[in-house]
Amino acid sequence: MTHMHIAGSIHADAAHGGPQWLEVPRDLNALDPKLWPRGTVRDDQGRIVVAGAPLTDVAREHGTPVYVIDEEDFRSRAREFRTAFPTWDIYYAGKALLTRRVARWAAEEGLGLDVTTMGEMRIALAGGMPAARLGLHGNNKSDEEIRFALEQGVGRIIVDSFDEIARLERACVDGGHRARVMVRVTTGVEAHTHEYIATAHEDQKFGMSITGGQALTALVRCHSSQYLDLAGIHSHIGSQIFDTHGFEVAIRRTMRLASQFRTATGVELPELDLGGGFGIAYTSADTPEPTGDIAAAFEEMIDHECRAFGLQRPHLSIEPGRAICGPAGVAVYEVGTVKVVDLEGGRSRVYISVDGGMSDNIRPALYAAEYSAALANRTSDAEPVLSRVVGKHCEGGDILIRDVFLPADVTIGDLIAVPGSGAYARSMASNYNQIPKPPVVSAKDGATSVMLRRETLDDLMRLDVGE
Ligand SMILES: Cc1ncc(COP(=O)(O)O)c(C=O)c1O
Ligand SMILES: N[C@@H](CCCC[NH3+])C(=O)O
Repeated sequence: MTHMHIAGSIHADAAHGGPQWLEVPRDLNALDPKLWPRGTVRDDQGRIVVAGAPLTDVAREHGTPVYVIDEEDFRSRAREFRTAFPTWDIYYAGKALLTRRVARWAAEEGLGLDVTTMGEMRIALAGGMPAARLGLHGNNKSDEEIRFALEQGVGRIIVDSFDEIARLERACVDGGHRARVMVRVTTGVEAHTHEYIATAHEDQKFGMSITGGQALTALVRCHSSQYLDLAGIHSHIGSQIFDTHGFEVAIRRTMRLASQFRTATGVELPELDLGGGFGIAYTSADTPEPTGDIAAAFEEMIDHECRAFGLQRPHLSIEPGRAICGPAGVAVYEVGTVKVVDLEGGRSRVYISVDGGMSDNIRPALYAAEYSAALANRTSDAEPVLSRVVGKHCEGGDILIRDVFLPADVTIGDLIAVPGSGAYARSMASNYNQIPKPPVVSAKDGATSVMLRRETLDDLMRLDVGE
């Protein structure tokens, strides 16, 4: 979408995502290709069509709100990682979006899966992902989760604390298992992203500190254990990152740690995992780097640090989640009410209430995450007006899109489509205000198929077992 900067552009509230100029799009009917699943178009009736499926038909068949995942888009992004990082292992981060079908797609595209809980392990395995291609994360894995992972033969367990190392060893003794482990470290990198999704600085719950020495101690501890096979170091610096500089620092610090480990033990670590975090475009202002460029930069950094520390190149892996499923997903809502609120200076804002909200996408409320939106059931030549897309929850902060220009004639019954909704929306959904969670359907060649059905009020009523 091309933008022009016009007088009267709204200066978004600095408290919500930092100062920025919101630009009025020249053409509200145009679909910026970097935001939508590949091949998304408007048909001759003006309807948005994802993977050959008009969103009006999706809404009619499955109701709203609904999450639509373009299967081929997901697969193509998975393949892109495979191609860009041919010698690396790619673990799709299931926390972003996981269903059995999604696990199958990942498996078929040659990916592994990063899982964090019993639930994620069970879904991944049920979807056909081989246990050997699972990596189990978590800063507080339960004994049950550890035991299950060992029994299933999960490929690697990423240990996050000394308590967990001891607990894992006990589980190995009890069950007669060995475990392949990586040590999750904090590199002290200040990743340029929202503080809640940055995970490499020292003062937070994940990992063991390189600076504080715990990371090296944990590596040596795992290396000397008779029950654990130490694969290497794991670093995840955060999520929705555009700038590779943070990764560069993380690579340098993890390689230095690997060299310290060699000095301490005489052994080189065979593997290094750099986690996920690759950012996607949520609005036209976002500019993610092509996967191939990221891969080239990573390769160069790894080569450089291997030379600097005289280390052999380790076997490498990454864990992209959002970058694979995020752009493949579109959320579709129906408009229920439209309200105009007068602002200072003679301006006004249109509040468009849709039939979902913070229960199906908490990201705007949690991280001040920004999204874009388009009218999905028709085109419009009405003038662009500053709009706020809000949900139906009993909460003033139930805002899906804080500032977006939409046509002035948006009205009850229209469909609003929100691109970039494949990751961390449905997977972080809640039942706030007793709202059943929306379904997730996959779309391919014009056909849609439910992979996660809509929750019903009966589902919620059945949970309530008291008087
Ligand atoms: C350990 C780990 N790996 C991978 C990911 C996936 O991150 P993203 O979806 O940003 O690629 C996460 C989430 O941030 C994570 O915690
Ligand atoms: N859930 C976050 C990303 C971090 C989760 C993974 N550790 C988001 O929506 O952006």
